[in-house]
Amino acid sequence: MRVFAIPMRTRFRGVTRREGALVRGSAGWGEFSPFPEYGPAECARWLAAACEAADEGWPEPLRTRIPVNVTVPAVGADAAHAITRGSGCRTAKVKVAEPGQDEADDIARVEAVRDALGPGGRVRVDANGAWDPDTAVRMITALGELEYAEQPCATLEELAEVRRRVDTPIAADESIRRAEDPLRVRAADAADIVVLKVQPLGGVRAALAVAEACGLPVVVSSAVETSVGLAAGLALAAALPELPYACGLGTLSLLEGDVVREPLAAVDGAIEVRRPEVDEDSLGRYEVEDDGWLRRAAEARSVLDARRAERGVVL
Ligand SMILES: O=C(O)CCC(=O)c1ccccc1C(=O)O
Ligand SMILES: [Mg+2]
Repeated sequence: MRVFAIPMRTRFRGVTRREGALVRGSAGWGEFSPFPEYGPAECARWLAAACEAADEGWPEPLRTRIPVNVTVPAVGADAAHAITRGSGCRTAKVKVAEPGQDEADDIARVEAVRDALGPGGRVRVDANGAWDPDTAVRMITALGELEYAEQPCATLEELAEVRRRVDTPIAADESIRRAEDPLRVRAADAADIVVLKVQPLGGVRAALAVAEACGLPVVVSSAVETSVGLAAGLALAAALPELPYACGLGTLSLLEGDVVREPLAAVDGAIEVRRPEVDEDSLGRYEVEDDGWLRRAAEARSVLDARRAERGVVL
């Protein structure tokens, strides 16, 4: 197991350094990079995703390129404009409702991004559950034409209410964290679209099963991973029967560096579906002493083994 810590170009989710572990198996490299606040029960699925990558590999791809959005963090309008312009993407996902900022900041950022994209560009926003329903309705209306609004509020009931009150499509992200969640999202009429991430869902196959159970259009997103983790997201996006929206896998630009020689970066708004090898020189720049990752993985492994013994299924 190789432990890495890569500085972020901009603070994201309150994180300034992305840390995690890489494991190598007979099928290739896997990434285990749960966020610091997650305990063993949550980490079990992240570990399952890393083991699938390292030991099994992924289903056959149905496509060779995956269109992606540029991810615009909660930065000022000028920086948001520059990030969007420089990305080459035709779709932008703008972070909104950041603690400590106000509604005028969101409106200015979204306007700057729309201006940078020009005609035919698509803007989606992500509030990470921070709005109450009235604020969500007011802001979604104030922000102008949006492709969709991702997790405007925290609960399914609130999402369903907002969805009834605006014409803008609603996407569920945090509301889908476990295999049972998508059915609840559907039953509650809470979303038009679901956002799926490979590590929190326990691997590419687990995420494909969730997509099938859920029956809604899927946007595959990253958890801000190295190219090792992104390759799994690309494998999921490439294996889905339908892929009507750009994916949130263009996040490598949020990191200062990577662990492969040819990173999975977006070119002309899309990423090639492939699986790069870890490069020792690149990894060497970001490798750090293990400060608890082996133990985190061992604890996650115990939870995973117990679940498999109890339920006889993967997760
Ligand atoms: O979807 C994207 O554009 C990038 C991924 C992203 O935003 C994200 C990355 C890590 C944790 C949470 C989120 C999120 O969508 O809320
Ligand atoms: Mg989100």
